[in-house]
Amino acid sequence: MTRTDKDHINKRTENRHLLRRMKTGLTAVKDTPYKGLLLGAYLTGAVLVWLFRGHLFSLDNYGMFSPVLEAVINLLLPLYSVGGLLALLVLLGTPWGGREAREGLQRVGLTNHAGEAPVLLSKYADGDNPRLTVWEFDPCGIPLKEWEDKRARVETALDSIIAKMEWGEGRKIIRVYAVPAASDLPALLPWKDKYLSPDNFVLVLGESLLGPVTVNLAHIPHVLLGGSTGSGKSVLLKLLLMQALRKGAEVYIADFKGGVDFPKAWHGKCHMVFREDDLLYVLGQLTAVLEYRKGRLAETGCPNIDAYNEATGDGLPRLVFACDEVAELLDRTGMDKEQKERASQIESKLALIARQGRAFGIHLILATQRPDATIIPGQIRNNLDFRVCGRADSVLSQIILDSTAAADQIPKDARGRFLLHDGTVFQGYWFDGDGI
Ligand SMILES: Nc1ncnc2c1ncn2[C@@H]1O[C@H](COP(=O)(O)OP(=O)(O)OP(=O)(O)O)[C@@H](O)[C@H]1O
Repeated sequence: MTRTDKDHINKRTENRHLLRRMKTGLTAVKDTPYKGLLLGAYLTGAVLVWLFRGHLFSLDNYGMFSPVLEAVINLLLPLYSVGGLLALLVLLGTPWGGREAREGLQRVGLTNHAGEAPVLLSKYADGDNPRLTVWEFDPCGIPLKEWEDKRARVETALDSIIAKMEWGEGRKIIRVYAVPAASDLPALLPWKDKYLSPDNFVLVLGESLLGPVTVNLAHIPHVLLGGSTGSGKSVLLKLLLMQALRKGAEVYIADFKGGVDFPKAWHGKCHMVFREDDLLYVLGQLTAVLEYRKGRLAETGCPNIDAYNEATGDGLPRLVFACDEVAELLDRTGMDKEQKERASQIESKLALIARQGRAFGIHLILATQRPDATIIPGQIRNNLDFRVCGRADSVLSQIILDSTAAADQIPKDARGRFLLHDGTVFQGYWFDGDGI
């Protein structure tokens, strides 16, 4: 597309938005007080010209033509005032930085099929979180999914870090919540006990620009954590398990590194599994508990473990099974026949828990750093709905989040920085793993 084409398209779109800007003009003034002054000065000037028109245009000097001239001026001046006022309203409706934002978005390729970039309608500080600036765009037909896919590019165009993007006004506008690029999440957020959520069964992961990031296992029962080595998965896993323990859950940890990742304090409080034979036994027990609970819930007519506990007072605990490298359990490469048989039994038990665990309070938190799509089978992966990915290459990001977003958005040197399946970037709380 040539520059003239683009100019032409931009002009057309600007005209289309003229009316809209006029409508939004007065609301856009809220973030640009200098425009209010401009409006006041214009109106005062127009009134003064009207009042002193006789002196300004020296009508008496034109003899017999004076009445005609006066009639013409009386007609033209109001027209001029109204026209000028309309022009001013249009100007007021163009938020500060609107042109730069649009050109930036065009440069990074966020355009519709006709080559039009979104139009900034207004920009203001968020009422709930003043750190955030809200940019309201007419998306020009570009769906939110495309904004999400091009999030890193939109950030470049707006010179900001985006916290959230959403539809507004019945999908007529897109709101982008962002902070200036210079401000970012802190690199270290030490865990404090006061962050523990009082709600059942809510676990806290860290902080995003929008506030704390949490997962409620009662609603989203299983978690998949991804990230390349050193991204902070183990720290996040321990953070979640520590909270699960404090909330009364029984925790089962498969750790084939001989317990190095989990200090001694954990061994007394969790069921540690160091060998694959033991793992099959433990998973067998968990699936047996699942079947038992299924029967109890059916007998009592309760839809889930919380309702059952409330109705019976039994106080069945939630059970959490965690593994720091799930690929170690499922990768058949180099296995003999017997080992393959064991791996497929492990896989089918994990799949059963993934499919049915939610109602019965049995949860999986599985982590991986292996960028190999075939290792976590679909029937397990598709049921791990809460997906978190740290620093990763595009293949691993695709496996965890179904997009390359983590590779695009998490800096290469970031530790404890994660991206959630819904696009939220957060800094995980730093938890040293000792204080459980
Ligand atoms: N939330 C965090 N905040 C700050 N730094 C962190 C955080 N989490 C981890 N780190 C840093 O990153 C290092 C690696 O963390 P961690 O062992 O959890 O990574 P990993 O992804 O599990 O790596 P591996 O797969 O090799 O075990 C930690 O020693 C710590 O220095």
